[in-house]
Amino acid sequence: MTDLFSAGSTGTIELRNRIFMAPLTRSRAHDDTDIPSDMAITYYAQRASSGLIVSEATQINPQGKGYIQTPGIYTAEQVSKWREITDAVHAKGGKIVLQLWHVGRISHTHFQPDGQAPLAPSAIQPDVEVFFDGQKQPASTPKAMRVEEIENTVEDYRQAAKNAREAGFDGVEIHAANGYLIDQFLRDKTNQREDEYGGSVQNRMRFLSQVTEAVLSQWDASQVGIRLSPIGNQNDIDDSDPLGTFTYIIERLNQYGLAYLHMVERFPGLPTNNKDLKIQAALRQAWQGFYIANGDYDYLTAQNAVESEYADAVAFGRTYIANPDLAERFEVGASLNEPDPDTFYGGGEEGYTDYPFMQQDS
Ligand SMILES: C=C(C(=O)O)c1ccccc1
Repeated sequence: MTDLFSAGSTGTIELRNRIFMAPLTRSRAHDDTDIPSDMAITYYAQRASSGLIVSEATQINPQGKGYIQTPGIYTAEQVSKWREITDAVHAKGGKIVLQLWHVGRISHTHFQPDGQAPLAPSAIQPDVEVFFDGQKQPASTPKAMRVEEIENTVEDYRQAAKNAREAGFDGVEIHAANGYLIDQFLRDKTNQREDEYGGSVQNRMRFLSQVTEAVLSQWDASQVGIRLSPIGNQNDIDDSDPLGTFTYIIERLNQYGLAYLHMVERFPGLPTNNKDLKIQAALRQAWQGFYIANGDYDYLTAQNAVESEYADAVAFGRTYIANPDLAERFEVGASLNEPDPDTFYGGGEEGYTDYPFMQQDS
């Protein structure tokens, strides 16, 4: 019977265990260049005993940025620093994939080249605040992307996927969750286009399909994963029929033979109602490949999810922030460090690379 400590593979990515590190935005990249910090080399290498590290969300182009100090994968200097990170993870026997990100409308003119409006499928301002210059501001009203801008963005995903290969990653994950650009195209609350990218779910999935095919021009499908959050309402996202929309999307995604589906099943501290649980269960059944479960799992619920074959792996977020040697701690039943929310975003080594390993506890 497979359990959390079983070796295996997702696609052609060999796994030492099923204890994955979820993508975690930490806002510690250099804000002027979007180059990861040198601290990130230590941070990711410390967590290399994970079966698979999914990097923090990484913008594919300058327009894809909506938060302070998040890294990019669109310049040679960014690629070079990510190469140092992947080399350090590989030197410790770890595996790491890059999460390809574009925030879409979850941004502000402050972050945009030449102070332009953020890009989105439709010009609908999100009911969210963004943070910069030490304060929160309402997100800007986005501009509806012209078809040419959509096509250019697809090309930027292709180039970013190519750059990720040059940076030494073991694969890439397409971020299609949590109310960011791709998710904004998928949902009818945020996509009110009347052209071939809007209206029917087939049309609303067109952008994701084109992005997926652009990424697959650079990577074998066995090295490409995707993240979805069908029942999530993060970043003011919503859809009138999440079950119908995501059943279609998942059934289409099955046809690509991707390495995995990484599902955001719930959000920290937010209750999941019975209707959402039923939708989640139906969508789990619709997916035919390797399934990574994510969302407030602990050791026992994660072990049960894998042993029962509900999930093939479980991704841990905040628990991995505080426990670089989480896999070893789970294996020996050691106590866990508590994460410090005050150091989740921004700052330096504190709360980033200074959480103790087990042997440091004794
Ligand atoms: C990339 C994120 C996501 O996927 O939710 C994110 C961004 C900022 C803070 C927390 C999470």
